Parts: sequence; structure tokens; C-alpha cells
Amino acid sequence: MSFVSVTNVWQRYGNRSILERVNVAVDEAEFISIVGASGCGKSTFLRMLLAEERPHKGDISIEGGETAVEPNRERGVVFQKYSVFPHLTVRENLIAAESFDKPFGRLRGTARKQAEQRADTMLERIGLNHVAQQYPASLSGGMQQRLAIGQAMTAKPRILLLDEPFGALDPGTRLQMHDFLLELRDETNMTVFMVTHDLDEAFKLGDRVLVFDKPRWDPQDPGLFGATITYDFDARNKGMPFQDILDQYPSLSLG
Ligand SMILES: Nc1ncnc2c1ncn2[C@@H]1O[C@H](COP(=O)(O)OP(=O)(O)OP(=O)(O)O)[C@@H](O)[C@H]1O
Repeated sequence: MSFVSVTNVWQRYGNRSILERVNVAVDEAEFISIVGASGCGKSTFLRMLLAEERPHKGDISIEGGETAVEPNRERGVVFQKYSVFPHLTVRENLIAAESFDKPFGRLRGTARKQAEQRADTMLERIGLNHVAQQYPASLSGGMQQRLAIGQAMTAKPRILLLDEPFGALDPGTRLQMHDFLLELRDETNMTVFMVTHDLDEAFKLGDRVLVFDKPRWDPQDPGLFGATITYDFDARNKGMPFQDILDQYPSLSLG
């Protein structure tokens, strides 16, 4: 059984179709890169994986379970724009990540001590222990993004969702972040879904590269049809396609 199963998922907003017939099965610890034209529904797909929104039709299940109805600690998320708290120090940001799902957002006593210890371990792992007492505004873009990834990982998510996480970084920092992410992933066995606009990045980091596109297009009504996964490449095997997407659209040629 696949770890993440996406079965015949459709999404629409009002009368606009965004996604249609999305099917994909992902094994645990796979790294999935997602590419596609701007506005074709990549972030929408991530939000559905996060259970931040429900599909209009179809199912998304983790380990064969019911479709989750709200985000939980199994899924961590990092956006392009740094999602850290500016009024907390680097260390406090990591401690705060542990209390997101506590009823009053506060940790006390032994729980607080343990959270502090885990924050220190994470600081070491993300290489930010020397700036633990600084505020995010005093860090470089790469450091802030490492903190955001550390924050998402504090809850030890089994699935990490990354939405253009390195889009705002300069090329050198971006390469460092690639190494950092691959190391973390090897250490933790996480399953990763990453949206990127950079094809080289997609093939370098991903085990698979999913391409989202609209195989059907009505010039009179651009919102009539949604995008789907038109290609599913094996990035570790010279980019050979996995799924024959044309099976879903037998009357079409994707060119
Ligand atoms: N909550 C919403 N309500 C209505 N329309 C939405 C909503 N969220 C997204 N959309 C629309 O759905 C379409 C897909 O958006 P989405 O952000 O998923 O695309 P994307 O592929 O991630 O784009 P980009 O690469 O530019 O980030 C866009 O046209 C967007 O305007």
C-alpha cells in the first residue's frame, strides 16, 4: 500500500475548475518535486495534502487512513515567505513550534524543559546555535529559511510540504539549502512534496518530478477545465516517465 494515495481528486473555486482527475501514489520517504505554469493549482494541491482544504471530489489518504479534515503534526509546511515569528528569538521560535497544538499555546514545567532540549538539538542540526538568542530580522535569508524548516521539523512531521522554499534566496545560499535539505531528509526518512519553478532544482532534489498542466483547454472559457498531473518523471532514472498519463485522456495527445 502506498504511503500517500491521491485518488481522482478534483478541486474548484466557484465555477472555476482548478484541478481535475489528479491521481498519484507516493511511497514513504520519497521526495516529490512539483512543477507547472503559474496559477495551475500547485499550491492548491499542497493545501489539500496539508488538509487545509478539502477536495471538491476524490480522496487523499495517508497510510490508507481517512482523508484528514484538518492539519496535524504529521504534516509540516514551509512557504517561500519566512513563516517565523519576528518578535521571538531563534531559540524561542523553535520552542514555540512545539506549543502550536496546545490548548493555550503554552508549555509548562517538564514539558517546557523537554521542548527546550529538543530546540537545542534542532538548533545544532540546522546550524543556528551561534545565533540562538538573536531575532530573525538579524539573520540572512538562508538562515531564516533554515529556521523555518527547523520549526516545521520540530514536530517531526512524517510529511514535509515545501512551497517554493528557496525562491527568495540567492543562488549560492540556494545550493547550500539543497545540501541541508537532503541531509535532513536522509536523517529523518521524511516524505517531501516540494513546489518549485526551477526545473534543475526539481530534478536535483526530487526522486520524482510531477508536472501539472491543463491537458484540455477551452479558449472561450479558460476556467472550464482544471490542471492535472501530465507527466510523472523518475528523476533518479534519467527522467523516465512513471505514469502513462495519456491513459486518463485516451483521446488526447499532450504533444
Ligand atoms: N481560496 C481560493 N479561492 C478562489 N480562488 C483561488 C483560491 N486559491 C487559489 N485560487 C486560484 O486558483 C488558481 C490556482 O492557484 P494556486 O496558487 O494553487 O496556483 P499555483 O500553481 O501554485 O501558482 P503559482 O505558481 O503562481 O504560485 C489561481 O488562479 C488562484 O487565483
